[in-house]
Amino acid sequence: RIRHYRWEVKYEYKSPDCYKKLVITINGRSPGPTIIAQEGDTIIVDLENSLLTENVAIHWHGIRQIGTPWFDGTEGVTQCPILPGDTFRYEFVVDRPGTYLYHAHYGMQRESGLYGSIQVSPRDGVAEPFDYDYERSIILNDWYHKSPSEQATGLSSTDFKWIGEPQSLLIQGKGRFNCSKLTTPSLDPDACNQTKPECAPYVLTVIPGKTYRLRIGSLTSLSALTFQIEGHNMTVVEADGHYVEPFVIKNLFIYSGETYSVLVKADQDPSRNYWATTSVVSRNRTTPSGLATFNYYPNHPRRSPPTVPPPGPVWNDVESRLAQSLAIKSHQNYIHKPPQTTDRLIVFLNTQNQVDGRVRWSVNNVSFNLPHTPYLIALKENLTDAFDQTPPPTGYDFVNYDIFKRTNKTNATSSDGIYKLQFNTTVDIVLQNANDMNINNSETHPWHLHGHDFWVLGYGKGKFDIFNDPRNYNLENPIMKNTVAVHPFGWTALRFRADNPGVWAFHCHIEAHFYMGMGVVFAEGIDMLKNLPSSIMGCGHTKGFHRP
Ligand SMILES: O=C1O[C@H]([C@@H](O)CO)C(O)=C1O
Repeated sequence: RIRHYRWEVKYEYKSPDCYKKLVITINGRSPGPTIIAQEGDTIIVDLENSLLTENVAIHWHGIRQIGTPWFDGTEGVTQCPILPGDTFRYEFVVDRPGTYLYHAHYGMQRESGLYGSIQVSPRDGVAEPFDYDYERSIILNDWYHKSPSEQATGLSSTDFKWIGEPQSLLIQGKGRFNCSKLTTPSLDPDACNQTKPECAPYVLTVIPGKTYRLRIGSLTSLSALTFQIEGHNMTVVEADGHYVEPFVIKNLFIYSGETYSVLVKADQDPSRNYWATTSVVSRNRTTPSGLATFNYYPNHPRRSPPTVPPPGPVWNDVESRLAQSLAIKSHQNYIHKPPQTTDRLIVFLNTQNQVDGRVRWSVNNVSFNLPHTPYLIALKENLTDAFDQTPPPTGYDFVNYDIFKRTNKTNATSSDGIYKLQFNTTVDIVLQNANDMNINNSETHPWHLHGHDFWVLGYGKGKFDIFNDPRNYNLENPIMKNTVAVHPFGWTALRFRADNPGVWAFHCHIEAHFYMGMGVVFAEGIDMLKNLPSSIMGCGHTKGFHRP
């Protein structure tokens, strides 16, 4: 079946957290419309860019784009940006059931509110390994009052200006900023208005006794989050489109780019409402928790719960986050066994550095620059001067590098070189975290791979030991995902098959960190691709390739 959408993307004034600012909407909405489809459907999105002065591109997060690598929506990697006034057709197949996302993938534009969810149900007659009565999608997000261009300018200038902590957290596009905290009051009485219905808390209405599947995704710019529903347990059943061996939690840790389905039974005292909250973890909390109402029908949805909202675990409790990561295994009836050996191991040291007087993030001491000619076109058309042909390093100085020491600021370089993977081989990636430029500090980075799912083989603390740690890999029932966290001062090991012809970004999903160079690009099977659509061309070295 074909699901055809027509989307107009434009700026509008909105107040998702009561503070009025420019937000990028799809057909007037942010979050944009939920794409609801069935396994095997073809999605067509005709996108009209009405941003007037800004380019755009949309990435279909978690959709592997098998056979359509040119519609992955990653500006600079798989396509030229869509110019103001232009329309662009994305057309791809959703080949697996599950919970996915879509969002802008151009500069730091995702932060402007251009995002939404994709829900794919199984084929007719195919059951899922759990039961529920109803389902809801919830996207969690953090929210800044400054525009992405203002933030990006601060990040890329020699007079570095960090974006800081977000002003609020949004649950399904709704948050609450305390207007009395505004540092520059406005004459416009509507500039920050907490009585606006637009920023009333999101209400999740449930019928007592029923079970709900919550499809929860995070598209935060920066924050790692915990999500909890006061007095209710949650059972994790799906992660990034893969069924999980169910386990029960009180709070869900979720990193930017991840999706989970949890089951919640409305089995508490039905005479009142409850709080659903989300709070920042992994960075010292200065942002107030995001609040939603878990509303037991027939109580009034605006009736405040009689309790204090639960704050969730303390921000610096790394152990419980690591424990939850380790608890996520493949459902026993849906195990895709990984290859038991690998053809190639690449270790990625994650560091913060200074490059040419700018604060950047680096992978093996190389900070990534996005080129203006998309790699996919450059590789297919052999435009060898479009990017640096030297591949970046596949490891770092394992013997001498101390991951617990502050980064040696100056020893990094920047490059737009890429990793070429031999088609149909098995690739292992170990993400190695380290101390950044601050004393005793290592951040959480959620890494997202385009075009593939990977097996999560293991997590560890400290420095990855190439000889011993692989002996403890989970090769029996690892979960497959497209986004995974590397915890502070730890490592995460992944395995994937390089079996999807195309060019694929692999990057930290923190918007500012990717912008500051925290990413790499893989290319595989380019010679197997037939002609590229000319709609993706027209920029950089591909000027004149575009035939409208
Ligand atoms: O990239 C980052 O920069 C700041 C800080 O390290 C420099 O001020 C921070 O917290 C980041 O995550």
